[in-house]
Amino acid sequence: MSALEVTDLTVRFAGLTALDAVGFTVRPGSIHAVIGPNGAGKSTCFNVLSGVYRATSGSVRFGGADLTRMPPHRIAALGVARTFQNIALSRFQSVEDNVMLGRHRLTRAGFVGAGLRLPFARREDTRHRARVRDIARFVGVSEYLDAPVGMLSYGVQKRVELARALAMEPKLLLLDEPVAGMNGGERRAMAEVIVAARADLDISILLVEHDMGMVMRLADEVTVLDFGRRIAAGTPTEVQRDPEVIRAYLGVQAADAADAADSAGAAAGSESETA
Ligand SMILES: Nc1ncnc2c1ncn2[C@@H]1O[C@H](COP(=O)(O)OP(=O)(O)OP(=O)(O)O)[C@@H](O)[C@H]1O
Repeated sequence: MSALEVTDLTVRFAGLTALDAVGFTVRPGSIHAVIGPNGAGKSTCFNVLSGVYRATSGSVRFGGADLTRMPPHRIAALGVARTFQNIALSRFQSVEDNVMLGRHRLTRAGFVGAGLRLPFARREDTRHRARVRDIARFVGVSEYLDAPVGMLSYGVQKRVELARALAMEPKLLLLDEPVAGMNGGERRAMAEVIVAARADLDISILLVEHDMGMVMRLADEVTVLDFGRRIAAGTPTEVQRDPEVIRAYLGVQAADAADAADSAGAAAGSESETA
């Protein structure tokens, strides 16, 4: 199994430094979380790792390969799969067909062979569909295989997206806010699948997540970003206690809480005035 090594990664957008010499290592078989307040640079980091954005400087290495300037399809071919913050599935296609799209890089028959339904292509299709059913069972969406994705609840769609990424048989899985917008039950179900994927499928996972409880429960190691800089790194317990993290991360929540308290106070005040 390979480590993902991010070294001195810098990304600038017209005068704004979104990532400033950020470094971290995702150890083989581990779950590594990247956290930080809004605008910290988490999505930018993710987009560089999956080839969507170009790094201004620094490097990203996975095993022996230098991913820094590779296009997304070549990064995927090295066994790096990703999910998106907003669901990126084909709403009118069935769950099975959506998950099959993840098998694309493993398919050898090609368009022509598959289109002509040559015996080799048929056998390959049967083999891939059997694997898709296994993966659907693994993430708990078997019962929806024939349903169009658009008909399903948000939580199930997020699991289908994970199934599609797993269908690529990745070595490294990049999860962009996997539980965003989910209710408590959906969050727990997703957390169980993520833990099982790491344990049963021998993959490393890098996750960007806002839900601190989820990060604390799932991650082996955490990298904390703020204004594009790495301000802390360590185990969840270590970063939770780090004064810089408390200031940067919880400071935001404290400010939010203060704002909320102010507006609640103002609302109560205006009510009492009218009463
Ligand atoms: N394509 C872009 N062009 C210009 N600026 C960008 C671009 N993408 C991100 N940025 C800027 O880079 C900074 C980091 O943004 P990024 O989306 O990576 O943060 P984030 O930590 O993912 O935030 P959030 O938690 O809100 O998703 C922000 O100031 C953002 O406005």
